[in-house]
Amino acid sequence: MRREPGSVRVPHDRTDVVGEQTVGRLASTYGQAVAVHRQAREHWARARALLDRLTGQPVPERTVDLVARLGRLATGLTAPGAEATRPAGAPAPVRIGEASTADGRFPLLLPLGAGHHLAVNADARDPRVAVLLRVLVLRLLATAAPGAVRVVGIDPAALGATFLPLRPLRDAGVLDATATTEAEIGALLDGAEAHARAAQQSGRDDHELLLVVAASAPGPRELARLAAFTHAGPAAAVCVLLAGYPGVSPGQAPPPLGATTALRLDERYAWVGDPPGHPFGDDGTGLAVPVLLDGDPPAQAVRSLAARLDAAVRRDAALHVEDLLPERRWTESARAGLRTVVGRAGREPATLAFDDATPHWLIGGRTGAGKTVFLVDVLYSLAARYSPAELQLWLLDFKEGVSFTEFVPTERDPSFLPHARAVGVESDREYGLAVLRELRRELGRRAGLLKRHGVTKLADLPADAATPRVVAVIDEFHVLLAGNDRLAREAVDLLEELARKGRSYGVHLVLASQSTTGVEALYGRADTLFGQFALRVALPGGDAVLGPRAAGGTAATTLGTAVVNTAAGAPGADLLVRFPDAHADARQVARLRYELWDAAPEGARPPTVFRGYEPAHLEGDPAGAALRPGGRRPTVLVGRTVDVDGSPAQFALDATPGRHLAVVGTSVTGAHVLRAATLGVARQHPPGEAEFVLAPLVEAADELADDTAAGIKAAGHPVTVLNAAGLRQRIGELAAGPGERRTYLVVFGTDAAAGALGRSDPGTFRSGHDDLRTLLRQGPGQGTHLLGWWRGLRRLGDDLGGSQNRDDVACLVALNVPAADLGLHLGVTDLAYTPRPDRALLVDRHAQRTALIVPFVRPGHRPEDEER
Ligand SMILES: Nc1ncnc2c1ncn2[C@@H]1O[C@H](COP(=O)(O)OP(=O)(O)OP(=O)(O)O)[C@@H](O)[C@H]1O
Repeated sequence: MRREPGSVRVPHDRTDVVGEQTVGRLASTYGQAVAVHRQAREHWARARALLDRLTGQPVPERTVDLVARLGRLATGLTAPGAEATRPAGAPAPVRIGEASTADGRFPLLLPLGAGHHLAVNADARDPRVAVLLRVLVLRLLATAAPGAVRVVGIDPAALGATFLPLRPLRDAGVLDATATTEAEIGALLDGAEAHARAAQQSGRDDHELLLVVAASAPGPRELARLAAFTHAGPAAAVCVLLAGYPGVSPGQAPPPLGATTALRLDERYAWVGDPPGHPFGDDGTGLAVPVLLDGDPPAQAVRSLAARLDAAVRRDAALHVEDLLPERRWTESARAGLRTVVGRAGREPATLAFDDATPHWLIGGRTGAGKTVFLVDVLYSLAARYSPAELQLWLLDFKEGVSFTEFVPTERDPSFLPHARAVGVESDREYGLAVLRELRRELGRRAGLLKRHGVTKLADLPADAATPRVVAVIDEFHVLLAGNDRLAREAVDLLEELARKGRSYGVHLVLASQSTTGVEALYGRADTLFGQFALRVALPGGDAVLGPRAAGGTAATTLGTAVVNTAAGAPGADLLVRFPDAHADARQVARLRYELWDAAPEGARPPTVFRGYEPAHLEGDPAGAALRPGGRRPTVLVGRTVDVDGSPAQFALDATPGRHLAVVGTSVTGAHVLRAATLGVARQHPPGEAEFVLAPLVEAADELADDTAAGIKAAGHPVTVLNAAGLRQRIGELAAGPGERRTYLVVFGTDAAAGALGRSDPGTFRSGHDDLRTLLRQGPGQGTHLLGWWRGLRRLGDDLGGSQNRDDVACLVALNVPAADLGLHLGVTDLAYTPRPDRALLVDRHAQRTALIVPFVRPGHRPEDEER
């Protein structure tokens, strides 16, 4: 070891009391001392020159002055605010104690961060090491800007005791829970590696620094991973403090460390090795003087630092939707994929992509965990980057609420997101299926397009054939797959196909749910489906999307945070992301929506919207408004189909036998449907061209029948109102031959005419049912149609005269009729229909078509309020 000049003493001459030998030994010792002294003077000379350069002032000759000067320099380097003058990317000088020379002491600073690390030979079970680590953590935090350093601790030997006095830093969110078990340490290293990758990719030298403090050495595998950080260079933004290194592990050499200052403790002192790149001397032996380590930071200092960081981090942490947006709108190309900022990982923007590597996203989180807010953040952030020519959105929500309402025009707010093609709010499962079918058709169209251009990927299309990428979001998708019925199975098939082919065709899926496991329709298929969803987002309570995990894995626990994993949940690819609360930023968000709406190309159409809670009315319905005289044949309009475009639910009253309408079910909605159907037909005839024969046979429909009569009269057509007996007679007349003009028999409560129809005519011996069946077959050819409301299927079957006559009324609107009975009536085995208020099944037997519809009711009527 080298000697400090001040520590070398020249012995007194004592030749009078010692013999020859002793004199010789002394002479040689003296000689050595002089040599060392000379060497030391050279060191000093170099140190002085260095100090001279550093301070720009002449360096004093006397070592006492020099020591004092070193002290002042160190104090200056570590003073509050000094970090501001440090060049970016330079390590922080952190004080560990005082170097002790015969001429005094000076503070000893070691470089940490920016690729510089530290190892101590003892672990934190030696109290001096525990103190040293706490001192280093605290000083490094104190010299860095708030939020610039995050600390994680490893302590398998002392089970985290080392970090207990730093508890206030944990509460301030600067220090994570200490990892003590193998699984926890593994997860911590996974996170650190993800941090390093993100930092390296960011290419910035002021990336948040992750301080990994190992208070005791972990097992060999983990130690090797820790050691790897010391070789990773400054770009990884990780700093390792490793205690208990190299340790004694028989038969196994410890992994070598790079860029690390080694500290060795003996009984009293610490001896400091050469810092990487800046040796104390050129013999590689480190600092020649011992160092007295500083004492434990006072609890008050820890508390006040924590309070300062907490306040600053909170201030900095306030994240807004604006922070996700690009400087300029609509400047990015979606050709190779979509990339967008979704929040922050540490202080860094967190960017996620829809591309070849992560074509689809799976999002999990318990109710209230912020799924909707996260999705809304993502959608605005995407919509601000990509123009509607680059990006099209399909948004589907199955829960009660207002998730995507803000993207569609309303009476109060006409703005909309011009990228939105279709939006479903409180969607029915059938609507979901319709959307998936439409998306599959879109895949087909794209496949054709790619084929025509001889390419296999969207990205390879020529510019003039470019087509927007589609992002289809399905919130609460487990509702779509609920149960294990035909609908759920078809939905899974479609999702699988979309996920598989979507990657090449630029169709990306985002599935969000509170429960991604235990979905019955996915049994045995979840892996195939979710295997395509490389990007996982786990909000609080949504860890299941990350797959089975060892305890201690990263988890999002606070609202506004999510663990993002771009490798289908594989350990080591987790990133903890904070995202803003789009609901809290409602004004900002509305401003952005208006801005994008304004920028939309001329004539941009608003999205088609399905609002599951909204009843349908003939009044105000575009298809209803389009009805006018002069068509080839009248159509019966009974509601809106539950499909992507909300297309009209209608069928033609042509001359084919059986072109009649039967509305079936006890629900009084039946009378409403009949009213709308009749008024719609009346609009398609010039005044006086058709006659309407109304039979209000049940009290529940009287008022609606009156209303219908008034409407027909207003359209200029004659109206006859009959009771059951009159109806029976009229049916007899019409069965015998056509009326003077087109005739519509409109019967409210046809089942109530059963008695009258059952009676036979004394002259012809024909029953009313015989006449009815004749009329059903021959009437359409003669311009006569029956529009009736039956309150039960059995009565309808009886009136038709058995299942062989099913086709005599080809058009059915089934309301609250059990699916099994309906299936039986129609001769269909697995009819998928769940009766519910405000929905009906439209069946056109001739076209063999069924569709779920929202039936027309008179404005003001709410089917869900009906007494059942
Ligand atoms: N980043 C955030 N910061 C603060 N609060 C948030 C954040 N994200 C969401 N919240 C709040 O959490 C609440 C629930 O959010 P959100 O509606 O998105 O949850 P959800 O998971 O969709 O719930 P649900 O499934 O019940 O609809 C909201 O009140 C919202 O303001």
